Amino acid sequence: MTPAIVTRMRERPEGRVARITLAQSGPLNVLGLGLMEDLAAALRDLAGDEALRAVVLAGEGARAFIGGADLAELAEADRAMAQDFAVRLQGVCQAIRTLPVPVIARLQGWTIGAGLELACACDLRIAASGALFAMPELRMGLPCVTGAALLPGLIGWGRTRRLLLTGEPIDAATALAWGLVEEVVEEAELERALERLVGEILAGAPGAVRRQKALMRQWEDLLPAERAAPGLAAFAACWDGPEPRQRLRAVLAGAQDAAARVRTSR
Ligand SMILES: C/C=C/C(=O)SCCNC(=O)CCNC(=O)[C@H](O)C(C)(C)COP(=O)(O)OP(=O)(O)OC[C@H]1O[C@@H](n2cnc3c(N)ncnc32)[C@H](O)[C@@H]1OP(=O)(O)O
Repeated sequence: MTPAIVTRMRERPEGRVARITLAQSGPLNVLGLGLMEDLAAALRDLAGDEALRAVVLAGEGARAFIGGADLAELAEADRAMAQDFAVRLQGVCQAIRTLPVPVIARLQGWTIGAGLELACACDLRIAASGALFAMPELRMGLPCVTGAALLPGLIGWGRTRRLLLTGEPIDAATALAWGLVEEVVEEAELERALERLVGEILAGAPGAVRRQKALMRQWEDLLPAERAAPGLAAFAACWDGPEPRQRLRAVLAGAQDAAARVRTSR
């Protein structure tokens, strides 16, 4: 039987990239308690890896990133088990958000319900042109209560209400236009586009990228008026290490291979 979670490490010249593939039994990678426990453990293992630069979160196969919560499991749940489900889902969303390095969701086929909540917790979302998205929880008698709270920050309150209240699926082009995903490419181009995106992240100075991710999470969690203080502190703290001076001097020296140059790997 395929293990539920496979983590593969790849060493690129600029640093280490992990890829977590979710593979619940069945073609749609549905999210049950066991898969969430395994995902939480995989994220915990990665959190302490100082050499890690980025993580890709993917679903096994082309039919789905995640086809939502495991409905067979939830149909038999009592109050305590349902609460456990919601707490674990919130836990993995937070583990993705608090992982020190950027996490990119690779979206192909269906991304539904709890799967879309996980995708919202990622830093970036890249989708194949045939991808489809839906939040049909209300049709199952369930409100969306965890990662869905991140939706208004991505797509605004009106579109969040539309997704949640209607349960109607949207296609990849609509998801891109709404800001639910940041990039859509043809299916055959997905791996190449993902590589390019990872490459652009790896061009950033490692310490600064980690600092930026943490800061953006704080910004999301704070009220607008509270956002300035941690930004000012993070900017000052950068100067405790060598990154800004090294990179700035390289740019000023006109070094052709300086990673800090504004350039594109396309
Ligand atoms: C708190 C969070 C809550 C939520 O996440 S609520 C949302 C839960 N998810 C859903 O409501 C999606 C339900 N699934 C579907 O609507 C359809 O599937 C799809 C549109 C995603 C895909 O349709 P198609 O390509 O025709 O596949 P297929 O034949 O329906 O499914 C293949 C096998 O997968 C099982 N399955 C599908 N989704 C789930 C699920 N979410 N939980 C458990 N099993 C699921 C099916 O029953 C079937 O199984 P078999 O091959 O044995 O007939």
